[in-house]
Amino acid sequence: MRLAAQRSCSVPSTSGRQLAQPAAVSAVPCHLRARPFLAGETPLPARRRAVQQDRSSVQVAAVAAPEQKAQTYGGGKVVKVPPERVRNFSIIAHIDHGKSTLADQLLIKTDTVENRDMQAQYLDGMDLERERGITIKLNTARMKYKAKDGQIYALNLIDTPGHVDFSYEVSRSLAACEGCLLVVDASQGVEAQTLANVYLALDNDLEIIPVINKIDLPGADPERVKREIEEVIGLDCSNAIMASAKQGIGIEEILEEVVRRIPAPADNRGRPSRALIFDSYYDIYKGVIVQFRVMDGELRRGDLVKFMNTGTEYDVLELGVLSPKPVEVDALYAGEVGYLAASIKQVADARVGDTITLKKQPAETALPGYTEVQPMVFCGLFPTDADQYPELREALLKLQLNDAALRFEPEVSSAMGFGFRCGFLGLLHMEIVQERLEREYDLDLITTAPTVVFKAIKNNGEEIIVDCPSKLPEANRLNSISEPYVRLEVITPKEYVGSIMELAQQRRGEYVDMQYLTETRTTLVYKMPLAEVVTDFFDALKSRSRGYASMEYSITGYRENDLVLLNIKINAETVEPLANIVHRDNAYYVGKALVKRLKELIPRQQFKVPIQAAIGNRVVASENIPALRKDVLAKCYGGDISRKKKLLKKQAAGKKRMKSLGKVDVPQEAFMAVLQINRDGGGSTDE
Ligand SMILES: Nc1nc2c(ncn2[C@@H]2O[C@H](COP(=O)(O)OP(=O)(O)OP(=O)(O)O)[C@@H](O)[C@H]2O)c(=O)[nH]1
Repeated sequence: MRLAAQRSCSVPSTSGRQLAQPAAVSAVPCHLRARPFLAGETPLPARRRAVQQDRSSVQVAAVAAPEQKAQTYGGGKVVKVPPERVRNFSIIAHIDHGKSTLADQLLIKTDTVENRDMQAQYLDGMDLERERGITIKLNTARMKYKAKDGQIYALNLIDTPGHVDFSYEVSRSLAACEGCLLVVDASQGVEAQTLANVYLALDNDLEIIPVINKIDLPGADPERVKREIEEVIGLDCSNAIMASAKQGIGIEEILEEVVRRIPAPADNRGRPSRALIFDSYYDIYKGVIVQFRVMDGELRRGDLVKFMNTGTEYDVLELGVLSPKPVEVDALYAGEVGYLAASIKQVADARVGDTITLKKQPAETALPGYTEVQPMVFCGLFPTDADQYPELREALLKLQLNDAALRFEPEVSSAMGFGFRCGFLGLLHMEIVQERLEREYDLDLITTAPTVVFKAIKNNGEEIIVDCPSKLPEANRLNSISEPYVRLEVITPKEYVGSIMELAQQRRGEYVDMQYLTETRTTLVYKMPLAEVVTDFFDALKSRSRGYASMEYSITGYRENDLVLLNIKINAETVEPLANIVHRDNAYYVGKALVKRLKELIPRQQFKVPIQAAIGNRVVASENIPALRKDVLAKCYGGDISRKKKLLKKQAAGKKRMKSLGKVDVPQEAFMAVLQINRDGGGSTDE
């Protein structure tokens, strides 16, 4: 099968293709789930107190440790301090509440980055992060801070992403910290992601310092937001910090509170060395760069280290801290955060969540790693130029090193050629990976429509994981199909409740609960199929609430539903990459909207092209793309009707032959049409 114009594919496609089977995917790991916050609220404040009490004892022990003389590295930028003067913290917030801007201010205030070198969102190193104004990857920075008590402290800041797709990055960075700043926008208040992140912080027993940001905005109401945090989260806000990251207000206060309230790491220097890998990235000169937090003992340059889960051994060639640029050091002690390079070529040798120990004096047990994240949305990625297949494989391998949630398996399609079936956490994650592949690796790709992972039971009882509609067994061999369900929580101003409830019902949502969060805002809880949430639900929610509603979801399990395979035929041939699994009640609407959209997207050909949506052999919707025709009568002067008829008949015969031989170029947008139909109309739409 030939690939047609750039970023498009040709049909007809032939049957009998074999698609590779990606790993089975079930539910999302528990660390990604926001625990229900509507259940009796008292446990939260109670838990906080318990955590704080635990903390005080750790702090006393750490302060009692012997004082060391401060040494400096890297032109005085990196200061070496004893564990009691180390603070590891993170910033958590709902998306856009100002984490990255605040991180910038902390870097400036501590002179970690010179003002002249500063560019907005300094820690968001990727171009993509800056352009989109979002944090995708977690980033770290070690800062030197002279506190009001006259002591010099080493503050390790781990910046985290805010979008729901990237919450696994948040949970990883929190595991490396003792405390966090909870940033809440003074004009918006507590949002869905604020809550989800607070629960992650509580799960990790972190000290939480509330920061009310953006107090400079005319619509800011810090007192209301303080009350909201106290009522909803149960966090004492009497000494919450009032800040404006944009105008640099409250920054020193934040640094002082970090020093005062966040506990120092426990002094485990005497134990056998163990360090937890929380991130890694690939450097073309140095190989895999591993970022870790030393939990016990110490790591030194030149040490022979062992990765406990993979069993591989390496000499540490470079050891350092990110400040935020790499600065080499000779040793890192328990409680410190840093990186190492050891000419690690194998991506698989330095897995996130693995424990590093010393070969000569190994620890007995590995540290508990991270729960493996499970991708929830799958799509096919194919190079437009078949020769780029090996490069695509290489690029995916490298991206996977930085991105624990990315999965891929080879996929072969007769319409699209060789490519990969890839798994993502959500649509934003999918878009980011695709864009990174195209930008950073100069690849030209075709992406097929995203789908969630269904489970099918065959008549003989065999269960099949369906992450691609073409894997669904034929209807007569199929007993049942189940789809993943989520518990969806939406926080919205009261006035949009009606419209959002209507939207949720259109998306097959089942009402669970509604509660007044505050006087003006409401929490709605629904059970909903994941397939309805991951498409464009978020966009629809934003447009219905004028951007004021926020959402958060967690997978609850699988549920059997009356689902059918909706095939799309173009020019009488089934185009497998366009197939969809939909609810039977929606099949007619989805089919109708999809063929209508495809008619707009597929360019006209020399012959008439029928587009049909079908369930099995039953066509549920159809459209025709009219043929481009030459005016064959142009040269036929005079009124001889039989001559005209003859010419038109000849043209029609030619078109017919062309149709049987011809190929239709399907542009890239057509594969994404299924995402757009939900916006435009149909059974599961928000129209
Ligand atoms: N007026 C005002 N705007 C702010 C303040 N802090 C941040 N902003 C703006 O809010 C927007 C979002 O800020 P970011 O720092 O990118 O937010 P974020 O929480 O890091 O976002 P993600 O990384 O995507 O989660 C930007 O346009 C900032 O300029 C503030 O104190 N006052």
